[in-house]
Amino acid sequence: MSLNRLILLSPPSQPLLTPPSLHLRPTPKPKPNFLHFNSPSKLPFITPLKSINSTKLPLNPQTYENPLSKTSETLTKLKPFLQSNYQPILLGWICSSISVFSLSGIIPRIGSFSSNLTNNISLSTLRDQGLVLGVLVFAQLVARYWQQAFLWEAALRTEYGMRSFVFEKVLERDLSFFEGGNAVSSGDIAYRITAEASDVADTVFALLNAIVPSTLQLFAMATQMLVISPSLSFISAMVIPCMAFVVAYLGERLRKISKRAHQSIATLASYLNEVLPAILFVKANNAELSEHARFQRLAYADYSQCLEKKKMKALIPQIIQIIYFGVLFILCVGSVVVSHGSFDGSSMVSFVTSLIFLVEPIQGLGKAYNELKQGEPAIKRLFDLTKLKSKVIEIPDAIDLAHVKGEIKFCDVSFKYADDVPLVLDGLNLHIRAGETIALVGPSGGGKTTLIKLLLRLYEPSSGSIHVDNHNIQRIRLESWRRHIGLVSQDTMLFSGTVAENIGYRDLMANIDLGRVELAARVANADEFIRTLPDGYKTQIGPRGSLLSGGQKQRLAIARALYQNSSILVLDEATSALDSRSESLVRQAVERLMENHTVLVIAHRLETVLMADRVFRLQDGKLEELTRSTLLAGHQNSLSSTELVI
Ligand SMILES: Nc1ncnc2c1ncn2[C@@H]1O[C@H](COP(=O)(O)OP(=O)(O)OP(=O)(O)O)[C@@H](O)[C@H]1O
Repeated sequence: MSLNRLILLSPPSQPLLTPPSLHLRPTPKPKPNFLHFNSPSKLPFITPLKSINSTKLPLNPQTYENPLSKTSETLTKLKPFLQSNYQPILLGWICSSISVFSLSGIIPRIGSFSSNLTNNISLSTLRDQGLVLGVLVFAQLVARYWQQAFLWEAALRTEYGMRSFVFEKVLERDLSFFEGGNAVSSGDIAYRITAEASDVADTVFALLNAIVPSTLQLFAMATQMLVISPSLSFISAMVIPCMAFVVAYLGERLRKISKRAHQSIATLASYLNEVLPAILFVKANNAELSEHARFQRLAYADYSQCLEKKKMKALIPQIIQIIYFGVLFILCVGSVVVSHGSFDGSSMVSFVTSLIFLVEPIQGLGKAYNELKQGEPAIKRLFDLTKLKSKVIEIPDAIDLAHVKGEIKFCDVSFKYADDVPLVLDGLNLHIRAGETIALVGPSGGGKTTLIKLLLRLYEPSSGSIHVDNHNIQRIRLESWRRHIGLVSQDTMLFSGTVAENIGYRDLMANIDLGRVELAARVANADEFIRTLPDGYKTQIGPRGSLLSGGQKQRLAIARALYQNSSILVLDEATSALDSRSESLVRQAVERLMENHTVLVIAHRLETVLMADRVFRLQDGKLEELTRSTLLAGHQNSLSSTELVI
């Protein structure tokens, strides 16, 4: 495995195996039109959704999930984020109180105003009453607007806070979280932090809007109704438990459907995240058709889940409406019977208006419950990313190393990736003197990259220890230790941004020293080509440095390592061949990089190996030092024929 996988690529959360029919296809067949299908059966590679599970995090559908405990778990997770946004929440609730207060003033006035219109009341009185009513309506509208604006602010700030918190935790996670059989794919993580976090904002808004505004309005309207007619109010109240029961039942079903919908869209996102960066390979292998089929399979699964979810979301309000209008009808009939003409037209207008405004908060509460149920899986999946303790931990009294000379000792280091797999490194001992260059060679899968991962403390040894300048690296603060190591990985990791930003990557948060950037680029033989770019050091190099050639990328990566000025350098030599001019430019750059540094190079070329002071073969978890005569036996230009590397 090359070092680039440490940083960017992680295996998909589920192997996106090509359906058997694709493997078996011997020759290209006429392209079927996948776009036109009427039913799932017409789609070629539809698998039941059960088989699609985007996450490897523990998700056991068989386990009984208590809806109430789920809800309280969700609320507990939200609590700190809501607490930190108490200001807009309070302001929103104050505005909602003003809105409800205005509404309570409007309702009796509507009743009396409407009856006054029919009675012979003087115009000036009518005008005064109309004016007061108008002011109250205006106040209610303005307060309502600010209520929504403040509560949305709180909801979106919560979403922002959660995203930022979750991403921080994701960055802190062990490397094992991103690679290996149980890894969570980068697409899945991206989906959770983007789309699912947005769902959380909707949930939070619905909750905040329900807790105070809807409850206040409900009580205010109920009080109005009680004052006008207790008996009619009693009949109206019977609708509430009925609705609550239905909403609770349907809400729970919605939560389950939402959970599956989130998983299916996350799988789709993972797939796209994996296949699009490999578009060159897809095209070179004429795999557009098979990739399209894979996409369709996943997209169809997502379509089915989303449709189910949307149908459920559409159904819930309709059922509430049916119940509500059914009860309203009973109420109207009942009012005729119960009132016996005991209240006048104006009271009737006020009562019905109160009733209409009572529906809104009831629906709001129902909606909030549904949003909560729908948001629960999103919140859970988001927080799942923050769970589990890191295995690479910093001890409380870890030290900061201002400088290191670069003497490294591996003492009896053994390592395996999991309990049930064989050792990758087996009691390995290696002493690298400060300023020395060590080349590591050996067969693919021999453990070279693993050794580097241990040196960077991306994993902890299963046994044994690693020392730098006689300090056990486990006693050094992680940030401090990694600052002293420069890494040039096999597939150079470049990011969207300018050339200068990529070279000065370590200072992105501070000020990038342009003088040092140019110096590093000159030493790395990169200055010449950078100056030919449209904007020189300010040229945007595109996603993953797609603007640059392979050799240019390598020199940029070397310049970055030089800029970092670390005492220890780790160089995973690129296996891809460059043309002879690029090759010699890169080689010169590597040679300069090796000066005055302790260097550990995973070498794939004989010339690089010959630059090293000592050479070790890593095979079957053991290290063996190679003499020059072994290396030069046969005078091959490449190490592959000496079986030192593959
Ligand atoms: N994250 C991981 N989880 C489980 N096993 C892993 C993981 N990474 C590597 N391995 C296994 O560990 C062994 C050593 O892998 P490593 O990447 O260190 O080899 P390497 O010598 O660097 O190979 P190459 O020269 O091909 O890059 C291999 O058998 C590999 O399958």
